[in-house]
Amino acid sequence: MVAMKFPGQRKSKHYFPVNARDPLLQMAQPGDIDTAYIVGIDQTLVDIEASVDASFIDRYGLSLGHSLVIEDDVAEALYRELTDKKLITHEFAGGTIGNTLHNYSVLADDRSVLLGVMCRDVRIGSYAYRYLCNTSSRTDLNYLQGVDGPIGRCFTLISDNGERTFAISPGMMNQLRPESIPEDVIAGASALVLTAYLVRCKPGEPMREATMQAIEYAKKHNVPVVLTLGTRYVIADDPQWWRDFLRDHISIVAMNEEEGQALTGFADPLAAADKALEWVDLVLCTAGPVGLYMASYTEENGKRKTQHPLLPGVIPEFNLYEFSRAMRRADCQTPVKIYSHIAPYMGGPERIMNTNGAGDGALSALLHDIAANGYHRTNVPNSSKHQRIYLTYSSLAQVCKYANRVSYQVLNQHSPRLTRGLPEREDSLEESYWER
Ligand SMILES: Nc1ncnc2c1ncn2[C@@H]1O[C@H](COP(=O)(O)OP(=O)(O)OP(=O)(O)O)[C@@H](O)[C@H]1O
Ligand SMILES: O=c1[nH]cnc2c1ncn2[C@@H]1O[C@H](CO)[C@@H](O)[C@H]1O
Repeated sequence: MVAMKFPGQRKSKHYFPVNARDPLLQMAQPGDIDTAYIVGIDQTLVDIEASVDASFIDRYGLSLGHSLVIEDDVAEALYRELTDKKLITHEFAGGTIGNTLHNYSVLADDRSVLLGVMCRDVRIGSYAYRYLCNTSSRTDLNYLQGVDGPIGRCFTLISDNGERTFAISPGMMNQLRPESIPEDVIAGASALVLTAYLVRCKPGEPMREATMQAIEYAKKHNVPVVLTLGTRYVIADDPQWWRDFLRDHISIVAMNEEEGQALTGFADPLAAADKALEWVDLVLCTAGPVGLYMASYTEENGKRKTQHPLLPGVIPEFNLYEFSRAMRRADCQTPVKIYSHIAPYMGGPERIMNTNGAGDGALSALLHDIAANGYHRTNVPNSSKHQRIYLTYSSLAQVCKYANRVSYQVLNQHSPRLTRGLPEREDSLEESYWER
């Protein structure tokens, strides 16, 4: 068994001394090493990207910046117009969670498990075929449920101003049944990852029940459930329903500042992240050119002061304890809230290819840190790192740094799926940070 790649070998300034390699981990025999992985559910989709003008969005009854589900006849007309006018520029495997798991597997060089549907008979060259070809070989697709019909298509329509509108032609993507959720796979995972899009299906489609089944297994086995919020419109449809959903089922929420506002009413990403801590244990809130915020809990006795300058915000000096590791509130005796922020890596790319998936990239970095913690805990249970039950391997400040680095990598390429991991020479994120 090969050991998973740890999230950056951040030797310098790594708050928790992992100098050299963990000697206990080195002593373990190869066969002894238990692996850690992430499991997720997605609507299996290919992204069909095209550049269109504003009238196109109107003509098909779409709404700018929104992700809307369209009927088959609309999808056929839309697809025909895109093909006739040769407007399609790219076709990729997509889906928020598919992207996130793929990126996790590329970063960790380790296993993730994708649950969803796949055509039982895959024709070479079909969309299903392309989906499979464009997914990391480290993403385990053995648990997909076969269907007799097409996977979904996500028309990703880019307007002149760079705004992106999704039109979803669902095909069979919502046909995942509760029986297709393997309890043992959920039980053994470091986290279960879901998207708000999963509950958006027609009456009679089983995806929502399948999702609830997975949540039930995760709760039973104490596996943290992670939710990424999709787009602000999905949340704005019924914010109170989502707040209750978070409170009842979710440990970790990932959102951008618009989704954060729809959820909490606060436009300020720090205020939104703070508010969301009422319902969940850990928040990742990306904020485009402002960078990203994280918020969580830690044990009062174990909190660690930052060595970075203290930052102003709606919560003054909010980053005071950002060198602490995140914990679930229920695992703290005396919980204290911790917050961190980071500006875009190196100020952001010189030229942004495409912001599609930058937020999902940040989430895959967070998942990598969480899985690394699970991996370390199983293999070195007596390590001082596990005297308390932490959620993350690294401090909040380090996770922010890593998440931001991965977003930058996604912004620098066209597809939301990473084609390769971070450069090997990034032994220390610190150095590469200032090299430019
Ligand atoms: N214009 C920008 N300049 C610099 N960095 C950016 C810019 N836009 C995004 N980023 C970086 O990418 C991260 C995520 O971006 P953003 O908040 O746009 O995600 P998102 O809206 O969730 O994206 P998606 O939904 O497509 O995954 C930010 O935290 C930041 O690090
Ligand atoms: O309804 C949906 N379900 C699942 N994924 C979606 C949906 N709409 C858009 N995306 C996905 O979001 C990614 C960028 O974050 C895109 O790759 C797109 O496939």
